[in-house]
Amino acid sequence: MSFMQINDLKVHYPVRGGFFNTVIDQVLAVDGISMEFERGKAYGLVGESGCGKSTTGKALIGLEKITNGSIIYEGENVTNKRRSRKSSFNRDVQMIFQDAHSSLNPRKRVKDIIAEPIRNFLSLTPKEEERKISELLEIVGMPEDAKFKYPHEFSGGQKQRLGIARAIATNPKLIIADEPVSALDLSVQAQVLNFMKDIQNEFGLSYLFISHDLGVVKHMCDHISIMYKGRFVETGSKEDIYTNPQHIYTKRLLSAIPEVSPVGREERKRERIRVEQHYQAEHKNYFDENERVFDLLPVSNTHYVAATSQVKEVL
Ligand SMILES: Nc1ncnc2c1ncn2[C@@H]1O[C@H](COP(=O)(O)OP(=O)(O)OP(=O)(O)O)[C@@H](O)[C@H]1O
Repeated sequence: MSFMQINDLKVHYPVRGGFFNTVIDQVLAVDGISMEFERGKAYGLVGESGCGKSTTGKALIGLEKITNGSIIYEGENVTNKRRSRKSSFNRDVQMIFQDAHSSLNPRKRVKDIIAEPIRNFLSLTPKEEERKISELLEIVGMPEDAKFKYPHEFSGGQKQRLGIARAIATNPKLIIADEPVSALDLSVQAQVLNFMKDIQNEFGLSYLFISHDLGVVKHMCDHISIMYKGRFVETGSKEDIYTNPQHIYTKRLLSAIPEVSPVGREERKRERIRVEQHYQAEHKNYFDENERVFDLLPVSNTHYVAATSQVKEVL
């Protein structure tokens, strides 16, 4: 049973120009996506740079204006309430940003950074607040004295842990994690990802994991949506996407995942060339004249794939 639904979400940015600086065009950053979130599940949003992933995340928490569509949270339409401090949605949906450094206020001590959502959403006495901050630091594996330090005194991985401590301070139901590890070293990436998995299990958290890295998403997510130019190309369970991809764009993305092992390297290269040739040959059947994909059609209860031009004509 889902606790949150996004219906036909659109975020369009006006492009201004000409002598009178009028609107001459629009960037269809997010162009009609729908998703549902269940408790304790991790959802992946994958696609190449500029496809609309971050805009989706920011629109959900109210940092971008929604052009069209709705967000239903626990049965209530919260599309226009996302900035209200009183809304439980704001307490229950938190975000972790890619750049941990710039998402932490450099002039504030860690205790004040973590206390921010606590003061906004929980009514705690100063003593309770102090205890809560110590608890959160312990959960993210940081020493007690970290609370008196400033963000610049920590490494990238530690800063990301502080960002996570702030995000989980209000006991949220959903955390939107926008490329949370892409700025970190590979070894620290694994540490932070494993830690995020641990707290997911412990607190029954749901994640919307935004990434261009299909390897990371495979490790973290139960359900994956592949995005291209603001629309979903394919959406389904991890198994659907990785073992039975249907859209030529998904197949192309999967064939491009780098593999370290030298075993089967030549075979993988031949497969990549084959997928690319198929992609080029079939392109016009899968994308319209503006490079947009057609509407999603169900393949099964959980697996949806953008139609081809032929199927669209039949419909
Ligand atoms: N404020 C804005 N005004 C106009 N266009 C914007 C604005 N913000 C984003 N865009 C455009 O919207 C599209 C989607 O951007 P978005 O940042 O969501 O992509 P992304 O998939 O997150 O990319 P990346 O992986 O590089 O972060 C891009 O074409 C981008 O240029």
